[in-house]
Amino acid sequence: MILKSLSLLNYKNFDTKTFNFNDTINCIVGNNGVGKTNILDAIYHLSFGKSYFNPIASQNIKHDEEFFVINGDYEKENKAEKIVISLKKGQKKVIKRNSKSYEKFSDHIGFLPLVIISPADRDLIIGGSDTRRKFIDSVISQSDNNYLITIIKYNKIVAQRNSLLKYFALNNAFNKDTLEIYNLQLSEFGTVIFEKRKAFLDNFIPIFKERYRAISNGNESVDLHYKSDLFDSDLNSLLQQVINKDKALQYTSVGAHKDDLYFNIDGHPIKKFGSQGQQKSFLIALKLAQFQFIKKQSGVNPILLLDDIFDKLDEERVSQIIKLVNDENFGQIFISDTHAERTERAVKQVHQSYEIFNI
Ligand SMILES: Nc1ncnc2c1ncn2[C@@H]1O[C@H](COP(=O)(O)OP(=O)(O)OP(=O)(O)O)[C@@H](O)[C@H]1O
Repeated sequence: MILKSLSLLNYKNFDTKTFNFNDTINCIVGNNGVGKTNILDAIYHLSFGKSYFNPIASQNIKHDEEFFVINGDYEKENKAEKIVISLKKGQKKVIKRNSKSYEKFSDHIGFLPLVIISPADRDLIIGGSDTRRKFIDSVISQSDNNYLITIIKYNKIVAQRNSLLKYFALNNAFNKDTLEIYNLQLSEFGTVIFEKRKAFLDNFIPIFKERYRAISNGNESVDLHYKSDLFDSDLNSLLQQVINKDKALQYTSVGAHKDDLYFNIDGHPIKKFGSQGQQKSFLIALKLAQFQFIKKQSGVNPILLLDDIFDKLDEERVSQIIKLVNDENFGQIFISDTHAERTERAVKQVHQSYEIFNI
């Protein structure tokens, strides 16, 4: 799958801009703040229908303008595919594939597989557990649309159950039967989510560890553990056990929405004991494993966006990453960097065709 060209209209700092891309490696270089990341974000937008960096859709419209349009012309399985995303202030975002609007955005997810590696990924290490759940969910959803639907349903029921618990507290009331209906639904969807996350991680963790070993040249070992209440017991029993606690807290204290991932380096939490370069290597290994997983599931080479990845890494690690990317037969790659020479030196190692875009 190749993104042949990208046109932006009023997207972030761009008024009108068109890029014709190389099928293999595209390097977007320029000074701080010129819009390199914004170009990668527009490509991300075409795959996921939203920005990776700014979740408030209207803030992606160029200041003082009324709308934005992102147009991507792709080639997928020898067919031309045109994806257009537009947003007008005060209206709903529209995603069109070959001039036809999607009714549900979720139908588009997975059509254009993509993996982004960016400094913002650091949230995966330092942020709350929701960031890590979103990471697992986004990887699984790219190849399993039913999973995404199950997550949406599950989260809706958690919100409804929480509202009910608040209502009980406010009105000094309690209705066991209504609560049990929610418990049963949560249990049904929560178990599906748990089983799918577990199966996914069983496959994912060995790939991740292998990627880290390659990047660090075996200098340190990392680990990733899945933590879930559902390892202890089935969700319905757990919900019944915590009913008094949930009534007091006024929210649902057990379930798949509490799952987390533990990240360790040489047996200690990487958040506290990993250097900046080790943390960055960890995140890149996670994302390269994600790439491999999506590629295997979808049968398509995802687009790879590498935003500012060279910073904080020594030359040896940069060279290992570039080697990994080349050995894996990655598809189309977009790299953003402030140092044109550094980027060119790195991409020259792989002896593939590349194009430099000076912004
Ligand atoms: N809605 C918007 N309208 C206009 N400009 C915007 C909007 N959103 C972001 N920008 C501008 O985009 C620029 C940042 O772009 P971006 O993050 O792509 O830079 P970059 O080239 O990747 O920089 P760096 O090298 O520092 O990472 C900033 O100048 C910011 O003000």
